[in-house]
Amino acid sequence: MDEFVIIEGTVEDIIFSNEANGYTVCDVKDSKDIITAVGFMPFISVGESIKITGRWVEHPDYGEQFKVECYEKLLPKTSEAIEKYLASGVLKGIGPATAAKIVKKFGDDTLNIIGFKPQQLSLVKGISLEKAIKIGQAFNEQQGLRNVMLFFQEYGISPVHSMKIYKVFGDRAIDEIKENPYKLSEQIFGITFKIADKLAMSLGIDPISIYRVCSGIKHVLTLSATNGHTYLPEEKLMEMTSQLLDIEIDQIKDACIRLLMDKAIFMDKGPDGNRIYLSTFYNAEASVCKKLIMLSSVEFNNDPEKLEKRINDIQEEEGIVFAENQLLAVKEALTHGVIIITGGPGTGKTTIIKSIIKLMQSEGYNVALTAPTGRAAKRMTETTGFEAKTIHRLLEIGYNSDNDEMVFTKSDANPIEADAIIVDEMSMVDIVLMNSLLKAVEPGTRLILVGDVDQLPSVGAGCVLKDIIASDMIRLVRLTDIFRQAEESMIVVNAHRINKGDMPYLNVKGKDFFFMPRNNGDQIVSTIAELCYKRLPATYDYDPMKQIQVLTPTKKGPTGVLNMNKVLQKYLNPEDRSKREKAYRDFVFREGDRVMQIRNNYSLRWEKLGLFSSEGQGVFNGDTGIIHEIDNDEHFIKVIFDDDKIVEYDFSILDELELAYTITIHKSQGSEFPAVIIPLFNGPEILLTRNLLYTAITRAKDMVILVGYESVLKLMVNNLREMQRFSSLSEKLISGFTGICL
Ligand SMILES: Nc1ncnc2c1ncn2[C@@H]1O[C@H](COP(=O)(O)OP(=O)(O)OP(=O)(O)O)[C@@H](O)[C@H]1O
Repeated sequence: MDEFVIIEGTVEDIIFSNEANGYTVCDVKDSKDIITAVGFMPFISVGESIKITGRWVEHPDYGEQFKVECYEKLLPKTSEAIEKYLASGVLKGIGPATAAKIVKKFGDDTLNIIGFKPQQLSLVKGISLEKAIKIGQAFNEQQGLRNVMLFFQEYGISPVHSMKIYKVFGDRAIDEIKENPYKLSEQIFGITFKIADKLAMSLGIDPISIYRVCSGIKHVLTLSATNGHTYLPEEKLMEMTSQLLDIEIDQIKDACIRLLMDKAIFMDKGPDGNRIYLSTFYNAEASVCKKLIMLSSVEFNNDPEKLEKRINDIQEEEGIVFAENQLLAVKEALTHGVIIITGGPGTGKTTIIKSIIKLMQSEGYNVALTAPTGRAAKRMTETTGFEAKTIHRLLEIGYNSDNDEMVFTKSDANPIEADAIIVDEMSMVDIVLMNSLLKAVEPGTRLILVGDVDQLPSVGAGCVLKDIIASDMIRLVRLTDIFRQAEESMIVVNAHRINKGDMPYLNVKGKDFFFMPRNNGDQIVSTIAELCYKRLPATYDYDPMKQIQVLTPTKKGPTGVLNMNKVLQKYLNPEDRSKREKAYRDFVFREGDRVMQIRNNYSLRWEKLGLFSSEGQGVFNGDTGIIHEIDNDEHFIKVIFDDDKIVEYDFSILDELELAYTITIHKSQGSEFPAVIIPLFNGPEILLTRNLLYTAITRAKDMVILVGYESVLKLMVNNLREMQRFSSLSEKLISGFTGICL
């Protein structure tokens, strides 16, 4: 049963197909029998003719099967096969009825006509000339895609990625990639440098080729940026690149010079020696620094008596008396061009924001409120009672399809029209976003930056808030008095304790902060599952789909995102005949699942229905929603996001979606949830840090439940280890940087 056999036949039925990796189970009819073929056969359709090479195997449940080692698509030859092929919907615009009419007219010559003389299709009743040309284009694109897939399949590139490659490079894909395979990792989301490098090596690219070394350097810098660095010390960069490419440091220098000349990277000198930046980050730091200096040099005069009176009015309206620093924050916000207000939970940041808005509005000022993520903006709107937009929306984001990049309508040439801009959750703003924002702020507009500097730094590069504070060059007010008291919330008390390095108070009767000790991973997982699907909904009436969020430090391990999501999906949205599914990688998307977008996609279209229907582009990293519909015929998943945006995901971009019953603490920044559950399990010490725990706990509005090892809780409280970020904004501000921007 183990010799190789070649079979030619027609695909009769597709029993299973995983679009992500091309694994397919189908029935194939050869000259005599119908056989079941199993293996890597991406994008085959019913009616297609295929040539498969493989061997017969015996499956314990399904009996004899043909295990495909390699496959080739053949175009169908006979009229009958062609009609079946076209009727399967393989070409957009042709269904069974049109397929029958076309084949009736052109017979065995049909595919020739579609490929080379598509205009003749308009001779068939119901097909206009325009439609005929479109059918021809679709057919030829498919041929191109097929070639690309066959070529890349040999190098282990998945069909989904081949489709993306074809979308970006079109028919030139194979030639361009043969010349410079590193374009793959630089231009295709999901293809890593390692994959591109492996392909390059198989294609015989020289290990010290300029393409390879340049791409290696950029890859090291890009990877460092995802760890928060805006630059790397030259020596470190050389070392890391040499290790990555397995070549000598001397062999890297030429490529470095080439990149400097091309302005892809930039070098400057710091106290730690030469520093190398990707140009984007150098420019961003340089411009942010210059603009902050410019904006903060503006001072505003206020009538002190009038101001005092208005502040008193506001205190009366709110029924509070401002603490000394709160008062200072309100006054300074009116007088300085730029001010930072920082403080932990319950210190009155929101109260101050509200007061500043009222004060400004009473002066007839126009105030814009903004925050870095959709969820943070939504929360700002809810807590202040005034509309807040995401920074992206405030800057009027658009999309440039030519280079697949976002563009902001608001910039230096078209600044934001506001007397004051208040930015909340500043700790989440990275250097690139800060630069985009500042470009659109003109001198004369007050900039009020509010945040908790002890939260995790931004996901993107830089530590903007910390750096600005460290520079001591911008007016800063620290709110230190805690107003939400212990009787009210143990969450706030414990957050401040943890921030100081003290163990939190656990299980105080009648309070909102609980610890459930568990002794192994399985117990932790099953306790959390039970809390989510049974105990919390039954006792506190929480909706597990919306009000309970599990936050974990890790991706892997029993309490990591991947495993927790699989387990929680089983409990919260189990298999059900009425719910359609889509298998993807090693899990399943199911109608009703809670999901999250995991990268910024500026081109993805959305619509909102209802009285104020609208539409637009852009879905962002961290946006969460529910799968409303899965259509396995039309190949899409429809998600309704928490802000009511409806988005259709083609199966080719499913790598942008993840289940979100559990999310990492990093992804939770800026969000708030009624109940937060945090597993405490062993993991890399670099992740089990104090500010990660602090960030997770401060995400909870009403309840925190820690489940697991007390030893891990102790470790986190005491682990002050924060990854050092290489960023030079603070130094630039101190030195009053006036250098060039590229
Ligand atoms: N000066 C004050 N006197 C009395 N109560 C105050 C004062 N300042 C704030 N509060 C109250 O303290 C509570 C916490 O304030 P607020 O929500 O503004 O803090 P916050 O820093 O935004 O907190 P968080 O970051 O947790 O949202 C609120 O109930 C608020 O009304």
